[in-house]
Amino acid sequence: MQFTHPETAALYADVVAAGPDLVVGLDFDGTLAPIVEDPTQAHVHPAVPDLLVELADRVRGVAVVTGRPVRQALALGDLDAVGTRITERGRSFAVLGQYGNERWTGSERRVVSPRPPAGLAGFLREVPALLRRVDARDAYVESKGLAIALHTRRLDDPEGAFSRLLPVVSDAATRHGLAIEPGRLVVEVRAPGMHKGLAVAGLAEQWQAKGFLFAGDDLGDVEAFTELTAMRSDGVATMAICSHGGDGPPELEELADHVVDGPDGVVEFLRRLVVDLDGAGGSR
Ligand SMILES: O=P(O)(O)OC[C@H]1O[C@H](O[C@H]2O[C@H](CO)[C@@H](O)[C@H](O)[C@H]2O)[C@H](O)[C@@H](O)[C@@H]1O
Repeated sequence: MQFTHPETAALYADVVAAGPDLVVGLDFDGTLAPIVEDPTQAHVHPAVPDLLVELADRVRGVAVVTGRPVRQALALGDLDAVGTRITERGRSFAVLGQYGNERWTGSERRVVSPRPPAGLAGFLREVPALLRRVDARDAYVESKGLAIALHTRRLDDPEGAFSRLLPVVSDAATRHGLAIEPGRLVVEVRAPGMHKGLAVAGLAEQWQAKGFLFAGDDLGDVEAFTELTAMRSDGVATMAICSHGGDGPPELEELADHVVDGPDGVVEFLRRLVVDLDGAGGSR
């Protein structure tokens, strides 16, 4: 692996050395799956299913940590089958959906989820009027059970529509006691109190991680990166990988230890990690 800075090479060496006690967390859209216009058509890079199985053989646990509902991620990533393969090999695999609000593991195979937040139904009723007010009637409304995501990617002026929509949605979310999660040409409205940083901390505790590598591409991954920084100061070997591409936020790149080129770059990185974990004696 070529790293621009010697410090990055040292972080990577520490993560590889954590080997069997390493946890790998991976975001879905923009990281394992290329960004596409229609969210229902986002599928993982073809190498991902086998690669997750190979990785899980060598580390403490692999988790997909996504803003997607778990069931969607399972379907779009063929992750149910991946979970079966990993669990049959006696290894650990989890999918944490809706920013950690939903949980599924390869061994338990059921989605554990809270109830939708109280204000969500009221917010949804306001959505058509909100969209009309900012001239974004045709925005795609993704109903996620625990959240509503409003997408502007398929509009004529996606960035302009997103900029107009964000403050209006933020105001409405506050009135309904909800939080917003802005992302790549999407703003999501959901319950406050959970984020990917808490999801990562929970996985680290559950799997007793001595190392944690996380890859993400969007604002919703910032808290996961921040949690890795906190874990590092507690002596855990960590590495934050930014899957760079198109309209990804510069904030995440600035927080990252290493930047790769979208899902292709993530796959290349993980392939190399598998090889280096074997070199360090991590294969079972
Ligand atoms: O945490 P993630 O796995 O990155 O999920 C975040 C959101 O991703 C999805 O939207 C993004 O991907 C779409 C498909 O490529 C793209 O059309 C959209 O512009 C992106 O924002 C998903 O639809 C959301 O529900 C997720 O919250």
